Amino acid sequence: MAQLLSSSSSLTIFSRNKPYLKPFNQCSMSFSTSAACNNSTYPFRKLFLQRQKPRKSLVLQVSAVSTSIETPVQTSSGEPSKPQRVMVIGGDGYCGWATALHLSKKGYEVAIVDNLIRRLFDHQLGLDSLTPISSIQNRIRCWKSLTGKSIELYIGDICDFEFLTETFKSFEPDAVVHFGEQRSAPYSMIDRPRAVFTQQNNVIGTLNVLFAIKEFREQCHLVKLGTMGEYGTPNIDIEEGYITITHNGRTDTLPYPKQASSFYHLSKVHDSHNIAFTCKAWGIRATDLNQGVVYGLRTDETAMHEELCNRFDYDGIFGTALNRFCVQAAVGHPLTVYGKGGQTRGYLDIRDTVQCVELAIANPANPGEFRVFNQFTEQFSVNQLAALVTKAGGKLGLNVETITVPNPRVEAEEHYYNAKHTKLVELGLKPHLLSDSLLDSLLNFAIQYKDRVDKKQIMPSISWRKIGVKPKTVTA
Ligand SMILES: O=c1ccn([C@@H]2O[C@H](COP(=O)(O)OP(=O)(O)O[C@H]3O[C@H](CS(=O)(=O)O)[C@@H](O)[C@H](O)[C@H]3O)[C@@H](O)[C@H]2O)c(=O)[nH]1
Repeated sequence: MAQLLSSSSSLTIFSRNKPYLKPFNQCSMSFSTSAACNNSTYPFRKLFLQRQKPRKSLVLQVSAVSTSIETPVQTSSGEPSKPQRVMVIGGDGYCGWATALHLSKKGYEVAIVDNLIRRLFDHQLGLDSLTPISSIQNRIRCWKSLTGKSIELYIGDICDFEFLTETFKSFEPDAVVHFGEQRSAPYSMIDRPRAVFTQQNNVIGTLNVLFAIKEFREQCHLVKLGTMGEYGTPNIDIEEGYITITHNGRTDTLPYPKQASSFYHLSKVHDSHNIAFTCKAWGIRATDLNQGVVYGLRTDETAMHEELCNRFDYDGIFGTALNRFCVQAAVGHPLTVYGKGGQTRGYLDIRDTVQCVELAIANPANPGEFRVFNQFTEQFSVNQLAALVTKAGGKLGLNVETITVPNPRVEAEEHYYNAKHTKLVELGLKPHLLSDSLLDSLLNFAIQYKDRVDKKQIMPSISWRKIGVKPKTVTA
């Protein structure tokens, strides 16, 4: 059922009377079970169905470049241990691709599971990464040829439990890193179909992963990408997952209150609740990484070859604040500060994302434990980011201006923000703090690729208040 591509020696596609490209097939299955999505407006799975005809199973031979190197994995205590098998769901995306390579380099046996829908969103919305990116198959072949290390590839949708079952049985993961979600807040606020898709895809996908662990790999550690946005912006300090409260003379440690502010962020809240429950009920071991806003392009591994280059989003839907500001500065577009610009969030370099995930895997949660880490290294307001980019741009001879854009979101624009983030540091995280040199290199990348920038994609076009039930068509 699952499609498996191992760059080591052969490309094997399993199929039992089903279409060989799983997403096209599974969509008809998961689609038909959902009244919410089962209509002609559904933006993506319908497209799958139109495109792919069933094929028989197929095995292709791909020449092996070199043999795999068995590198012992170093735990944080420095003890070598048997290489763990890590399944990276969403391993073709911005954080997932960098993480898959990093773990492979560190000696883990890695499999990427991905339905490639992120690439489809770009096609449907007329967007593109600032950087040219290779197909996932070429990325993996390139990695193999450079390092001798194999990464297995399973193309399919984790919302299809049959597909997920096959991947679990075939790969037998010791840890699952789950990045495989629709991760854009604006995307989830485009229209009703995208809001429904985001929550269905994210919540059901995670639920399926939990069931797969329970059924097939009960010792497997789930490392789930959550978001700092689950907490919102409360007027008190944000703790790491839990808060001890004394109420009417009694004291308890409880999940920290959640106040998410988009259908996307809410999907992560729902995931957290489902994971917490299954840790209690079934003894699942899980770590929820409440990640802040990620910036940056290169990691040691993605910088090794242009075919390994990561994606870099700058548009109003998938681009995030600092990455967007660097591209805006490079092309002479004023920096787009939404509203008053006092919105403060936790930020981290993508090199720290990969480090944090590795630390979580190397130091797993105990059976039944639902562990929450706040994964960011520094806090900035949007105004502070704009000031930093203006200064760094000035040093490169760019004349950077800032405009105030009416805020398309519903969010506090001036607020208290103080979030704890000590647990990953205690495990050994060595943060790459935002520096002049990093901003310099990000701006230089943006300048290098500035001919690829579509300026029409820069201004925000999605309004939290104007979201409607009708599917929004994005015209060219
Ligand atoms: O051109 C822009 C873009 C953003 N913002 C503001 O910057 C803040 C952050 O927005 P963002 O688009 O950089 O990040 P966000 O939508 O929160 O989502 C991103 O960061 C989240 C972490 S966090 O923000 O929830 O901590 C992740 O979960 C998401 O997957 C990722 O897309 C918001 O207040 C937004 O209004 C601007 O002022 N101007």
